[in-house]
Amino acid sequence: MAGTVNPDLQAERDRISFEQEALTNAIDGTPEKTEKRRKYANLALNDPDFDMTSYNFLSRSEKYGAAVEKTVKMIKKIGKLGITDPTDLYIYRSHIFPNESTSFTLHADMFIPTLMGQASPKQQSKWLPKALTLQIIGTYAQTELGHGTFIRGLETTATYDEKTEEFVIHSPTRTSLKWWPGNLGKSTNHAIVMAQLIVKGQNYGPHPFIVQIRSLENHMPQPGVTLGDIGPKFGYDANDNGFMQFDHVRIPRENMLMKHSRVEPDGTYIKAKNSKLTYGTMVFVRSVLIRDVAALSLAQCATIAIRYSCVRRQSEIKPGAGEPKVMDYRAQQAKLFPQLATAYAFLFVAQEMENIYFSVNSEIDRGEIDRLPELHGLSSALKAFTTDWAVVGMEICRRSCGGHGFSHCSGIPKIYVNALPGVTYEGENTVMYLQAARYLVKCVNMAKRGDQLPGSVAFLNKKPAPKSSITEDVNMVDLVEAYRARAYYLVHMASFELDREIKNGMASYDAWNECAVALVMAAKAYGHYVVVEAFAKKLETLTNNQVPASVIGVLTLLGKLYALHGILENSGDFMSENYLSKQQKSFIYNGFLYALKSLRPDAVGLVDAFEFPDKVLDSVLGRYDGRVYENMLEWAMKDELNKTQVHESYFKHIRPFVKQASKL
Ligand SMILES: CCCCCCCC/C=C\CCCCCCCCCCC/C=C/C(=O)SCCNC(=O)CCNC(=O)[C@H](O)C(C)(C)COP(=O)(O)OP(=O)(O)OC[C@H]1O[C@@H](n2cnc3c(N)ncnc32)[C@H](O)[C@@H]1OP(=O)(O)O
Ligand SMILES: Cc1cc2nc3c(=O)[nH]c(=O)nc-3n(C[C@H](O)[C@H](O)[C@H](O)COP(=O)(O)OP(=O)(O)OC[C@H]3O[C@@H](n4cnc5c(N)ncnc54)[C@H](O)[C@@H]3O)c2cc1C
Repeated sequence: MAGTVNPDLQAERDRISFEQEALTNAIDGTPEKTEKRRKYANLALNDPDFDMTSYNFLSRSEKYGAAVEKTVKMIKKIGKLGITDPTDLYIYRSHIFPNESTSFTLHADMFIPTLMGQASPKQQSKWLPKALTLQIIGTYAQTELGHGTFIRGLETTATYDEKTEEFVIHSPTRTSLKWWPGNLGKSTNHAIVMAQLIVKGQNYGPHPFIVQIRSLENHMPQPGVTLGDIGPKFGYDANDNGFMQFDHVRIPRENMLMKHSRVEPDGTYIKAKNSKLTYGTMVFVRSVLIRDVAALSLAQCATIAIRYSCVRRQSEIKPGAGEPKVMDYRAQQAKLFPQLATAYAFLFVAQEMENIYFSVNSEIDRGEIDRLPELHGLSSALKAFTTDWAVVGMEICRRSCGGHGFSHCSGIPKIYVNALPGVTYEGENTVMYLQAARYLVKCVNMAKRGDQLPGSVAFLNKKPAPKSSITEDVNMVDLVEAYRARAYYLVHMASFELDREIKNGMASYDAWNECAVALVMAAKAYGHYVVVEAFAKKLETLTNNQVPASVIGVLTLLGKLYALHGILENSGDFMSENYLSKQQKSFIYNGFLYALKSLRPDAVGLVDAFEFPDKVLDSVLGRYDGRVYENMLEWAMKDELNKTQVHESYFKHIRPFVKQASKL
């Protein structure tokens, strides 16, 4: 029956044990934030102008075209509606482009943030109004064919010509072609170009420059600029990731973004307080990705897989007793509930990262840069840790949907391929772990000197107890302490290995490479500890804010499940040096099973609380009404192959072949 909810799913909703609205508020941050999200989501969802052909049935070129059309419509609407706040804009946009790129994604997420973070006030007053009103549309062009990770190895040059007070932007080699920048291939007319600054023959390293790359009249490349799309990718179809080559393109001196460092007309170079301030946009995006790519993508996949698992019936538990919902198989719960708990954990740690980002950023704006290393270390570790686990979790959700998980009708492939590059862009994850480790090792040395370490690394100041105090009745405090101990020991171990190699005569750079395995393990353990601790802190805050006990109860179970699952998956770490005894390991295992069992009745409520609209999930399996089977055929019939009963290739190839074969 159309319009009614599948009774199997309704039964799940009828037995939820907690106050769902209060949980939704906790996920959003506050009731006011929930209200705001719903307001801007509904503005997008209820607008018939954005009801377009399903993304799944379009070719790449059609996807690109549809994205351009929708983007322009969206921009006009934003103007009409007067939406200006970045968060409101983001909510509105992500309900029009769920798990897709707009044609102006890089403009909004990197070009404008770079102008805000890297341009001087005078430059901002020139460029920002144009960028905000889309008179110019930009991208962030840093990566080259030959170098993405090693920014100091970029080959594009910006050579200062004092006579004309211009920079000459040039791509001296094939490997210096800019390669990958989003929306560069077809959409944008300006770019922030990261290039080696050369003044009076001296190279001052990579700096950002704003360059017009296409005509504002006919969109043709500017003289000296060669442009194109880099071709099909693993996903990200609607995004025209592009390439760009410069042949001695001249730009005015004022087009170097000069908030942190400057070149005076006479060629005098004034350096930044910290040269890494130039990398600020990356730190911003890394901080944002934790929520917007890692947490939300995983939460969406968990929603789909859990709802579907409550509709799907298969096999038997008790012989002859009928087919149960697949959600009732303990093995299915063991796959999906940790993903659900991880999504919650990542959402909570993202809230903490957001607070730290804004607080350090305002310090930086006041000229105080002391906390920049912590911001970089923490955002690098969390970006890598959360995107790594999110894509693993999404794949588990996909498999949990059986065969239908492989179909685009599940919605999971689209979410997955949109999130997947998050492990590579904005800093390849191994590289990011190593950046975090670099900071952690420094912190160990500072702690040894007696310095008090800040925020997320303060744990290195105090040696943990040699044995865990986990008991049969596992609690969050002991779990956090276990993660703290693991991070402490792994960071110290990596630091010890490094010191040992250096003492044995190895050059520090070789020692770093030799110890990379230990260093990556240390950074992962740090990220894991920060996430578990953030969950515990969130529980504390919610308790202090008198959030209903039912919500605290179910979230505590989820928090424990997240932490227990992580211990079971990494038990070698936790059991080394007998930190955790065999008996304690059995407490962990039992606690995990108990949490699975206890969470089962609330599984659907816990995913419903995310409030992902059907249009965002774009999933037949994860529909709110659970009417999966009624809609699968209708969905499949949209495929081009089903537009005709007999495909033209039959007449072209099969029929002549069969006719000929039958004559033999
Ligand atoms: C925050 C929450 C806000 C919420 C607001 C809501 C509003 C919503 C608005 C917008 C929503 C946006 C939604 C986002 C959706 C995402 C879509 C994004 C699309 C992304 C498309 C992709 C773009 C890209 O990929 S751009 C290219 C990115 N490239 C990279 O990341 C390259 C990686 N490489 C590097 O970063 C570096 O080269 C390096 C770190 C690997 C090494 O650098 P190097 O110069 O070699 O430095 P090194 O010698 O190793 O180190 C020297 C010292 O500098 C320190 N350091 C390095 N980097 C930094 C840094 N960034 N900051 C500070 N310090 C740094 C390093 O640790 C060393 O320190 P030491 O003390 O000497 O040891
Ligand atoms: C979808 C997508 C969108 C993108 N959008 C943009 C964009 O808009 N603008 C832009 O400028 N760029 C963009 N990029 C590029 C992206 O930022 C880079 O691909 C990324 O930073 C990784 O760099 P790389 O490709 O050079 O990888 P590489 O560095 O070549 O990595 C290859 C391997 O080498 C390893 N490795 C490299 N260095 C080290 C090291 N020091 N220690 C240990 N291991 C190492 C890595 O871990 C990895 O396993 C995008 C990429 C993708 C996939």
